[in-house]
Amino acid sequence: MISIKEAISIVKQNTKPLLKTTVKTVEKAGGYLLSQDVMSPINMPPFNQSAMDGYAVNLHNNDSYKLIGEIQAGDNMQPTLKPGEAIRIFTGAPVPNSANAVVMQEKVKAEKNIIYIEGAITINQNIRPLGEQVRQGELALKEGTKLTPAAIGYLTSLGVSTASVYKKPSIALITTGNELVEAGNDLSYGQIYESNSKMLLSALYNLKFYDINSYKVSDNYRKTVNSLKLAITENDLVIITGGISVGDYDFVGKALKELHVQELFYKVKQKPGKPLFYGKKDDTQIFALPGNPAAALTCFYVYVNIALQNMMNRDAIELPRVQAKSVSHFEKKGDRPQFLKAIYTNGEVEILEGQSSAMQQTFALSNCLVFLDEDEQEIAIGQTVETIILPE
Ligand SMILES: Nc1nc2c(c(=O)[nH]1)N[C@H]1C(S)=C(S)[C@@H](COP(=O)(O)OP(=O)(O)OC[C@H]3O[C@@H](n4cnc5c(N)ncnc54)[C@H](O)[C@@H]3O)O[C@H]1N2
Ligand code: MOO
Repeated sequence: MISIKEAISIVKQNTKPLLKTTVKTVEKAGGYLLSQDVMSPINMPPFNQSAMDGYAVNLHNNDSYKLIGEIQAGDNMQPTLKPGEAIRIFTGAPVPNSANAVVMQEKVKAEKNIIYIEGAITINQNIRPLGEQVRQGELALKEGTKLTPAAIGYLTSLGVSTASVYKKPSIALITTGNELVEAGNDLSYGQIYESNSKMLLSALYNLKFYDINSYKVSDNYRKTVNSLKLAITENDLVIITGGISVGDYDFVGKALKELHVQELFYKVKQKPGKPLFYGKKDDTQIFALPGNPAAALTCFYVYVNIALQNMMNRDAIELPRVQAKSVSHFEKKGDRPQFLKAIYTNGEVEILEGQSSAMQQTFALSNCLVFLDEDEQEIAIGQTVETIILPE
């Protein structure tokens, strides 16, 4: 059995960015990373642009200017202003080349065809010069940039409608167990509703992974081997829940051996989630999570999430950890380090009752996990504890 620290480090060492690429329309590329530099097809702005509603002027040594016309946003005109002439102009409109400042209308007194400017003017004020943001043919965004809403807005402003991005991993979600019934059907004695797949699907969607294939397997060795084989061949990451412990009908470990999956670790000194398996076959990552739902979800957040982020972002990103003051007393049984379901609010954390890895209601109420290390046996009220903030 290895430590949590070792297990995390093994996951980090054995996952690397997927370098497969795809082309997406920019509005569907949110959260992806650019796989190529994007060069700007245009100057941005494409013309000298007014930043204010007011008057474009050709400066001279006097506060009064002769008004010679008007330019609206979208107008296609290039009037010539002589020194001492002004033209009414609006935000976003093209500033004539002969103008060398725009004065906001609040600083102008207009009378028929003459305007009077109050206060000093600096040259080029309120003009966004052509190509100020980026010049045609220059680098707009470099390879590796994450496409945030702002980045998508920026690319679209340059007229870029598609982008080459790194693919996200395709993910297999496999649940195992004869006792599992899909919600919506009646339960017979001995059966329970299958919930791990929906729980993990939702966690994956929240982390913006959408290429997910679900497989259901009964406790049958041959069927387990066949399903795992297919899932491993067709996906970049395989997440299995259940069947990884030591019972006579826990076939996942044996099936992974038959399929020559390289074991990177099996069993971590932690609670919940002790019988966690991590391995790889060729370029496919494989996690077999314990079937108990709270153990499966904890392992997903602590380990699988690192692999996912690494496959996408090139950095091993763990969930954020903060120090919080406990408002609960908690006593640990046994010596395994423990992830405790809890509620974090404004620097304080409440550790919930019902920490067994089968207790889904407790997890449903939680927004964080308090980490209690091996050498700590209890948490006192008022004690500062390490708290892992969970994604929504
Ligand atoms: N003799 C031992 N028995 C067990 C040990 C051990 O060390 N020695 N470890 C226990 C721990 S800790 C865990 S965690 C579980 C993990 O077992 P498996 O990964 O083999 O999971 P299953 O036995 O298949 O299921 C456990 C539990 O979870 C329920 N389950 C499974 N899949 C789902 C699902 N998709 N949706 C909802 N619930 C699910 C299943 O019905 C069981 O109740 O092993 C202990 N045993
Ligand atoms: O390690 Mo298990 O996950 O306690 O139920």
